Amino acid sequence: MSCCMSRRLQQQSSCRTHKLSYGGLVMHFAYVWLRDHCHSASCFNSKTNQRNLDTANVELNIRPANTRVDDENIFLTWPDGHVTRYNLSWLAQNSYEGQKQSAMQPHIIWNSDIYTSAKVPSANWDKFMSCDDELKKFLGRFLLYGIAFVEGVPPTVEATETLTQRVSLIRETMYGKMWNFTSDFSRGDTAYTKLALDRHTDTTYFQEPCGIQVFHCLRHEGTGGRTLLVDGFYSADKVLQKTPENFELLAQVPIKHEYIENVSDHHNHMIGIGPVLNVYPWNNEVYMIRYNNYDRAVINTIPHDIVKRWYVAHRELTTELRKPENELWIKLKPGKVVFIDNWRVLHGRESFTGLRQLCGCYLTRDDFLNTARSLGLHA
Ligand SMILES: C[N+](C)(C)CCCC[C@H](N)C(=O)O
Ligand SMILES: O=C(O)CCC(=O)C(=O)O
Ligand SMILES: [Fe+2]
Repeated sequence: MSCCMSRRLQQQSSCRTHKLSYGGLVMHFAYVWLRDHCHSASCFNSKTNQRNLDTANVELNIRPANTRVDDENIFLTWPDGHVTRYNLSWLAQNSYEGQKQSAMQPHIIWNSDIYTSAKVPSANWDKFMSCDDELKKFLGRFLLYGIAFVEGVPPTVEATETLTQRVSLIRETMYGKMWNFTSDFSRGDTAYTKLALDRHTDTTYFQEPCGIQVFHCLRHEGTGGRTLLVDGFYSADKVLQKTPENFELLAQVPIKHEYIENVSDHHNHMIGIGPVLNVYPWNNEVYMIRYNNYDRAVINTIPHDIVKRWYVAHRELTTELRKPENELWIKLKPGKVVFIDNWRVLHGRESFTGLRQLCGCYLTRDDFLNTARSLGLHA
């Protein structure tokens, strides 16, 4: 065991791992990891940001022949003489222990009061289309709250599409690219009726549910039809605080969702498999909630004793999601476009009368995150 001290740094090595303390964080690195992540010119192509080193050629039990640290760096000399230098703050940021402490995506989880008191502004169509800073603010709010609004949008499908192109790419599905639908039952789904829809996320029956949903109500001559929004992460957090074993079950048990459509020319059969709560295993952070009781398929992925416990856990989550104080009700009107994080915020609607025409689309998540990062946001 070697030991070296600097003001902020302590290091210790054992057989296959290296221990470092830096800025109050104790980190452990496997030597094979330290060799694999070498950013020297021969191991890493800094033009393409791609690894050059062939990981399969690294001796799994590799140990450095020599290590040395200064205030900012650690230098490892490998048995073949190759030298790897790591900046200590880079290591701190990229260590498991560092990841464990920080959220992948910081959120403000909300109920109706929290969201309303925050008085989150809507973006304005003109500025949104012409000014990257307005777009950046909008995306920042969307990342924090999982919903964001643009107002003053011309009430057309075309303008709505133009708007979404600032944010991401349209995710084409069997419903098409842009949809413009009404209660005509042209498709085999309750969305195409006047009935109320309880809170849910969409496309739970895809292996990767759509990342973002956009709604623009182009027309409504009648009553009802308000939109319900509920922050699923807020309710999931309540379950975690109250009954961790229920949270655990919802995060561990894979279930199926299914879409079977046989209406006129539309023949679709989709199946998606995954838990209700999708969490990063290293920090338990929820990154996606799949919740749609209409589209949930037969449960045949778990034995009967666990099934019973799963229903208890599902009931607790549902109870949280249904608390009136967690419900944000809004009336969509022509000109007001809502973007909904379909991995986080559940939507629903009140039953309605009269002609109601809703347009919108799904957007890909990766391309939205890409836009956000390109504007300098942490995403
Ligand atoms: C949005 N749009 C009207 C196109 C489709 C609605 C799909 C509804 C479906 N049950 C789901 O929740 O995924
Ligand atoms: O009609 C609405 O407001 C929304 C219906 C719905 O849930 C959907 O289209 O995904
Ligand atoms: Fe929906």
